[in-house]
Amino acid sequence: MPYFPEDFIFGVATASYQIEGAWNEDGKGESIWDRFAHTPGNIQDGTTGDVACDHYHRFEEDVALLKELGVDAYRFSISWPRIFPEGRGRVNEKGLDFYRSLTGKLQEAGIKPVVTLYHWDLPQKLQDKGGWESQETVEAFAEYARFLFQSFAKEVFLWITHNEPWVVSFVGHYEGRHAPGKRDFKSALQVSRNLLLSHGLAVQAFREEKTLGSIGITLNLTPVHPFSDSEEDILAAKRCDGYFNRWFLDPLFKGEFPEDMLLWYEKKGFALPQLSEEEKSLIAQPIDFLGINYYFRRVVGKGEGAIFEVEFFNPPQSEYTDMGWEIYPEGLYEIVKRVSEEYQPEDIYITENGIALPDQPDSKGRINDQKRIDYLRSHLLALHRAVDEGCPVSGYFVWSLMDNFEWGFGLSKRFGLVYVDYTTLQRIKKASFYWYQKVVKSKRVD
Ligand SMILES: CO[C@H](O)c1c[n+]2c([nH]1)[C@H](O)[C@@H](O)[C@H](O)[C@H]2CO
Repeated sequence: MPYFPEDFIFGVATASYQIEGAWNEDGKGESIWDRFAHTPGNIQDGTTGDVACDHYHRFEEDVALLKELGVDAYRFSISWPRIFPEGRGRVNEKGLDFYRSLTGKLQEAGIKPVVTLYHWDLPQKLQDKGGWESQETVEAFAEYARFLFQSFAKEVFLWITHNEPWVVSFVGHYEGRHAPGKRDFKSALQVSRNLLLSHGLAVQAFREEKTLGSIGITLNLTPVHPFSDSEEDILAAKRCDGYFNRWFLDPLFKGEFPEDMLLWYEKKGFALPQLSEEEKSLIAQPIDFLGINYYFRRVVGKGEGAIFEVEFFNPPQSEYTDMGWEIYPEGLYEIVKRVSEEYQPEDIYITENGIALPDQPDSKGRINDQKRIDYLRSHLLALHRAVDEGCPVSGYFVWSLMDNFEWGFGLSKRFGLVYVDYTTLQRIKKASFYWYQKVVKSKRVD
């Protein structure tokens, strides 16, 4: 029976725009996700995060759920425009008070706060001046980070500068499915560079402020497998690995963008200006941990057209989630092993892993999400194998504590251990809540 180390951290994760609601209350400024979700056609089910789980007003009830779940830590993000409504300058004290109350309740419950500084809800005022394409946003982020390090100097266990810079760069600025909804590959490359620079400035500020806790960044990483062993499919998989994984791993741990990708982009007409030596060392300065969000792998082959000339495959023998993602627990073992060996991070936390299912209460109001229990069990067993083989993994966070606003899919995708009835905002603990409660308590997966 696999036991995790006694000091292994089990937690759950959420994000501000996805759970808080109160989108324009108590002085909060507009975010790019408020604007994006309010723009007709952007959200599949036509919903918004205006109310979401109404966590802003119900956080005490939610902390009680966390306490009942028994987690060691709780990962949440701070809404930048709730602190700085214009992005920088004037502080919104009521916004700061909310997070002070939340961290205070967590500490009373004996739960370690894990804070994501940026989980996609950029102040709209900064977007109006170029957003992440602009140096001003890089500087504003450093100020925002430093202010939070000063305001929460002792309370936070882990600080995560950015959640998934790949998604911010390429889904938000190339695919256009996320805010701000741009479809411009050159912009996406510029954004990825600025996100890394802003990460470096925030780490620098963290060290200068001598803030307690640890600091890192969270990347979404996916093993990429060639559809066949043909040379062109293997090359396609290498290109995808560069696009999805090495584009951020290399600068953060090796101080350089991957050469093969720079050449490929240049060949396609997207030359990225070289990083200066100073920028390289700023981006690659040591961090205390790497956060990994893992959900699925990708299977690719040579394709026509588009920038990457790849085609994605869905292996017919696999099972898939409500998001259409392949269930592939082995991929968590693979990515942890690969990152540990190739990039040697100080420490690793799995900052997200979870599954969307079409959960609905039965006639007795219960939700038997056995498929989620099976998913979490299989991924924890895969993770345990990597830990057993010496990979430096110190914690695991389920996405998510509760059902919430799933970006372009709105409220239609449910990832929670807790069901949310969006008409009454009632929380209903699913079967997986009780299963995970046992895992957290025993540190054992059975
Ligand atoms: C492609 O999967 C990504 O790694 C990923 C999946 N997820 C994420 N990133 C985000 O960090 C969360 O805000 C999402 O709610 C969550 C579920 O979709």
